[in-house]
Amino acid sequence: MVLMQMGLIINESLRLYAPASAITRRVDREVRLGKLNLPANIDFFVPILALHHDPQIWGEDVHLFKPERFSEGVAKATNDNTAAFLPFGMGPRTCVGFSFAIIEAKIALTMILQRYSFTLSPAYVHSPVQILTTRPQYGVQVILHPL
Ligand code: HEM
Repeated sequence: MVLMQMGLIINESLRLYAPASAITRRVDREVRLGKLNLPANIDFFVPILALHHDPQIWGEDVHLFKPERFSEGVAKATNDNTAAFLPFGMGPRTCVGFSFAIIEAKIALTMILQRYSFTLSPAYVHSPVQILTTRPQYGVQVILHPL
């Protein structure tokens, strides 16, 4: 149960602050994609961060941190646009580290929470920046409270 809730929190963090802000695909031959006709030899840009912040997909509360939006799965959270949630990409070239990254995050969080509770330090300044990946410009200072 706790691990499942952790999954919701990790999903919501990856939605708001997707480490990879975009992916590209090379179009080899002319292809129809939904309503679009894509000509050959173009690079197709998939703006992950923009999709993750689109109120038409997520609702008016799109900018709020609400892990519970994932409680009934990605389809429900995205209003049946599952391809709008792409922290690890999609398709044959999806991230090979997907499961590893999620399990590692859950293990690390579990090891911390077994020993400490934590609060955000007043020194923290919220400033996500894009330096190859999305990251906190000034780090994330937390105050640990031993249990
Ligand atoms: C939170 C952590 C991570 C995020 C958000 C992430 C995200 C991504 C994304 C968006 C892609 C592009 C997928 C696509 O083009 O459809 C990708 C590809 C890839 N990732 Fe990750 N990744 C993460 C962790 C990892 C880890 C831990 C590893 C290795 C242990 C890894 C290895 C790879 C590799 C090798 C590819 C290229 C796959 C291919 O082109 O066939 N990633 N990742």
